[in-house]
Amino acid sequence: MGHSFEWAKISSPVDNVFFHRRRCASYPHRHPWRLPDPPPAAPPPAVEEVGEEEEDDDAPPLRLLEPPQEDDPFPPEMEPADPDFYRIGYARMMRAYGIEFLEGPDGMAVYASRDVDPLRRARVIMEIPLELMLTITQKRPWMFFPDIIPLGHPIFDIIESTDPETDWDLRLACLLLYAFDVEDNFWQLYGDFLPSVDECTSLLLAPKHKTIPLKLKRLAPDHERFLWALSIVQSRSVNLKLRMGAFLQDANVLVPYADMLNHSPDANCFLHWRFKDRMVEVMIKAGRAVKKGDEMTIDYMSGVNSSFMERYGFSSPTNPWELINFSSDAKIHLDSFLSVFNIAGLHDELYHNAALTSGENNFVDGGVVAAARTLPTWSEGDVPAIPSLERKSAQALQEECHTMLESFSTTIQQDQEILDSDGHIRRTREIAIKYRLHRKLLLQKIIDALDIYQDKILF
Ligand SMILES: C[S@@+](CC[C@H](N)C(=O)[O-])C[C@H]1O[C@@H](n2cnc3c(N)ncnc32)[C@H](O)[C@@H]1O
Repeated sequence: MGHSFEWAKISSPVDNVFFHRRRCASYPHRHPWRLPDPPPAAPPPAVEEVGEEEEDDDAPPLRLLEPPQEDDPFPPEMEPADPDFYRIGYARMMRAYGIEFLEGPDGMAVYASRDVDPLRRARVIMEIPLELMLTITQKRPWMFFPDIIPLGHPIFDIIESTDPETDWDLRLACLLLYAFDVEDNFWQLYGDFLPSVDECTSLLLAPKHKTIPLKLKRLAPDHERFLWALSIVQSRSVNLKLRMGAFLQDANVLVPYADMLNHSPDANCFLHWRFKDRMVEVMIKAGRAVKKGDEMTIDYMSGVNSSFMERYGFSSPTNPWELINFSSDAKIHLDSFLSVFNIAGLHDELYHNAALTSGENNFVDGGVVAAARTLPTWSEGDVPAIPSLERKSAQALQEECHTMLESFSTTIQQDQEILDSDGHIRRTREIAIKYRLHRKLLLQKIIDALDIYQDKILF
């Protein structure tokens, strides 16, 4: 765990409630140890429905858990993780059952604090009410939950001036920075669970020249603070579908506590929107046994490609979708490229056909298969490739790869040296550097594969 943190049990002057917090050295918050007062009565949320179709398949009937009752605060078979921990003075609390939040090898993570027998139906381990989240819709009309920004605030101009297609994160980052600025906002308290600047894996991958919008200067006085907010959003937000009246809206959401769940391809949990009382619930999958000390995980990747991995800042050997997004119009002939490297299969299931390889061929490996998947290609029936045109396209794609390689702040060799150096390297930093290195190695592999392709197609 990073040196800048320590766990502390602190007495709240408000109602003598105890809670654990992590002191964050980089951004001490202004509300030292005071708990926020309850917010004024919240306007009725306009959300009607949220949910990812995929999760809904898995989802239990909505009646699985009734809203909290005064005399029956927890489902009978579960024990609260640490109920006082969540008494933050808001009208509704976050509640958790049978879990604890601890720093693990991949940063903050959620662990089971007791055994759970497999059940026929999914079971709730966390409930987070809408009013504790930060939410912004991805398209107009912009909607925020909770609606903390006063009408006419300059942040609206920033949000208005962003591109709805590409700046989703910037808008949520504005909201996060604003929440830190509002006196006694819940996020100031929760800020202690967020990685600090020197722990942010995706900060290492942040674009070099992303500038702070002028109107944000007060909320993010320095560039580092601005990039920190962006990278928190990148690595911790989720996309949910909201139905507002008749409109179905995609929204970016920061869900406190659930955002500490790490990824696993074999996740034991999933997120589910409980429509009737506007709670995000984290559930253990039906039929899954959990042992005390097991890590609780969700699958970040189901149905998505590498951009997902890009935003979360780590690479996974089980990710079959490592992709590079090319912007040029150049394309190479799919069949010719595949045949040069003895790659077979349908586009989504490409594999290297080692049986066809004659002689020594150490070059072809998973990286070349990934290159075949990610390169823009064309194929028109039996129309063959024209070598001179193919060569031109291959060169254009190589140039784009070179540009992408140059945009990193370090070289492949430098990353390798950081990883090989004897000095102590923080685990989260190591993950981010490995990810950055893997991206560069893939780009280099594509450049080299295109060299070989040009050689072979010409003769
Ligand atoms: C939603 S957050 C989870 C909480 C995170 N551990 C933290 O401390 O902020 C996602 C981030 O956790 C880390 N992470 C999650 N799953 C991981 C995994 N399977 N391997 C490595 N890092 C992981 C990555 O840094 C990622 O950007």
